[in-house]
Amino acid sequence: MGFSLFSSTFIHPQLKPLVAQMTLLDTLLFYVIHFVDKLGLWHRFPVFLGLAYLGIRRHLHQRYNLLHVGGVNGHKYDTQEFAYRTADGTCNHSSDDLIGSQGTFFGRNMPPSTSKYGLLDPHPTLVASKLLERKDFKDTGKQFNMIASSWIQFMIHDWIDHLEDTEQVEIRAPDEISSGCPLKSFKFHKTKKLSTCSPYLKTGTLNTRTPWWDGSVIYGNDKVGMRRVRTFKDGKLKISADGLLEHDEKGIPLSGDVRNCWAGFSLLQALFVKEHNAVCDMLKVHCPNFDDEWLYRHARLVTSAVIAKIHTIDWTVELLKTDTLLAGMRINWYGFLGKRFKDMFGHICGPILSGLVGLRKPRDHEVPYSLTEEFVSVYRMHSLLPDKIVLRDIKSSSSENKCPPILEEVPMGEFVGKEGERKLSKIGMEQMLVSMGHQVSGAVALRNYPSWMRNLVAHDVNGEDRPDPIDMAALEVYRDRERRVAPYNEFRRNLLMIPIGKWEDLTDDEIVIEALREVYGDDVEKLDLLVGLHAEKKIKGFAISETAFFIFLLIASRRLEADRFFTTNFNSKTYTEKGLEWVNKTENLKDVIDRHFPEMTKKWMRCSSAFSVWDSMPHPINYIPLYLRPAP
Ligand code: HEM
Repeated sequence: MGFSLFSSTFIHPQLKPLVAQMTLLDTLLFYVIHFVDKLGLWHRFPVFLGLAYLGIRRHLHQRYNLLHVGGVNGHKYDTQEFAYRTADGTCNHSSDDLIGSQGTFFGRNMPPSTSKYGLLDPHPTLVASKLLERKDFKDTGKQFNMIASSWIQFMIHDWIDHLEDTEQVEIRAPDEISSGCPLKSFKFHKTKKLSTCSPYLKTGTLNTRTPWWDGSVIYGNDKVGMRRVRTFKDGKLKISADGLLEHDEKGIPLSGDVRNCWAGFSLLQALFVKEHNAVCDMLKVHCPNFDDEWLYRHARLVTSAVIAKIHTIDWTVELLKTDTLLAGMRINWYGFLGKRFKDMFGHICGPILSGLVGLRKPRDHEVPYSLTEEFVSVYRMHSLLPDKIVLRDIKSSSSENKCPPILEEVPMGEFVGKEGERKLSKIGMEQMLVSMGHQVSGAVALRNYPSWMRNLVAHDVNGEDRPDPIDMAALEVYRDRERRVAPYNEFRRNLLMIPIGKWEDLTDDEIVIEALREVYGDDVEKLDLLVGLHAEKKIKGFAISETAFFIFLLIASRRLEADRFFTTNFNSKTYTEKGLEWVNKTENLKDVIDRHFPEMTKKWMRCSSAFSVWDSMPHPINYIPLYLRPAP
């Protein structure tokens, strides 16, 4: 329904067409957030008001930023019979067995780009060389460590990957910059495009991973992958005697997802295989009569929920380190009334008071669940990766601030793929985990994209090295354009954000502004999304841009609320009482590390979260109740 009464000069002119589509109530709600946006205020609000702003924003995004791509099959099935996570993600949505399964279309948060510029305008290698490539390493202070950056790759490999075409493309760097490019040209596979039944999009792209938060990164994305990793004894997954992943005869790890792996990522896979196996042991003690299949299914449910919980109330809280987001993320899991209330009374109120987890019915806002093309783009965060890994001596007895002395620095490239796996098995799980805990990650900022990734041997789906190295920085720019993801300003408009009018609205950094002008002239509409997200002035405490965050605000909730196993079936009948208790008692990654390495964090970790740099100070005690905390 259109409502034009409010289309006054108050609204940014470029947002008027979007607002004209809204209902009266939503128009009023839009007015509220737009007013706050004009003053740049929401993140300076006291917690309570900040939460109200985010609540309104999320509501509007749920109404106007979820677009389904592809058909619906409408094939019903018996949800009681499938009270477990299937190998390929089928049978989760209660009235359509295929929704959210492997090989379904990526959805959209906005219509595909209407940009008039070509795929090579400006040239992706020019963008990579002038704006992305690392000049000096910028880090996140003590906020985010290498476990945190590996964690997000661990999650990406649980959720998303694009099906590629067999057809290849070659990109050649323009002569004027080719001498400074590690690769003068590189070849890669196009993204596969298939026709859809969607009115606004003729072709779409397929997700080769299961988009549900189902731990497919360790369990696999289909039956073949699932069989590869299982022992078929007591529900357990394969793991080596040294606690790391097992490998096949070629040296490729045996895990749910092995593409573009590196040691930090495979270490987290191994940690959660250990977690899965520990859940199997626990379940077997309490339910000795059940078989391998029963134990596997229940341990998978529990371990996937532990992963989702850690991401929600530990990792994200460290990424967006403000009181408002701490409150918001806890509300998503436990609800406004908090953990103690939910432990005592269960999920008896609605999503706000009792949280998304445990809702009686999944909520998909009438758009079938998928992850989206835009979600992939905002997670392009390879600049989190450093140039080298700093190995620590955990045998040392000297440990100032629980920080072991440095042993050696190893180029990051040596930790990738099979070579990385060999190195990791020599180093061992404990030394690698402590070293990564003490090393800060790179910052998501311009001119901080790892140079070694501009000449990268990427992997096939099966973990084999590809013959042609790629320039990842340039490729990422190309990918967004190829997939018709809106450029930065169009993206912001579609998210009801105020677009930039000049480079100075984006950043205060004069060197960056000069480089932006060199690449894009004065045309802010041309600015690539990836560049804009990396250039944007950050909210204090946020390690990512506000623009990327608004996509997370929508999708982070959706991953929980649309999933039957976090809503209808998040109960003791499906998880078992002991299984649910396991999830409930695990609050963060430190709890998991402590379970498997009881002495490690006591000896080597000073801070509160395993995702911040381990020698940093713990969170200070704050006596003001969270919701009543004042503006930062
Ligand atoms: C050593 C570590 C890593 C390596 C070697 C690596 C390598 C790659 C490669 C080769 C691709 C496919 C490029 C293409 O053909 O389009 C890719 C995609 C991607 N990577 Fe990474 N990556 C690493 C870590 C990370 C991290 C830390 C993140 C953080 C969020 C990340 C996020 C993504 C995303 C979002 C995609 C796009 C997936 C898609 O197109 O569906 N990666 N990565």
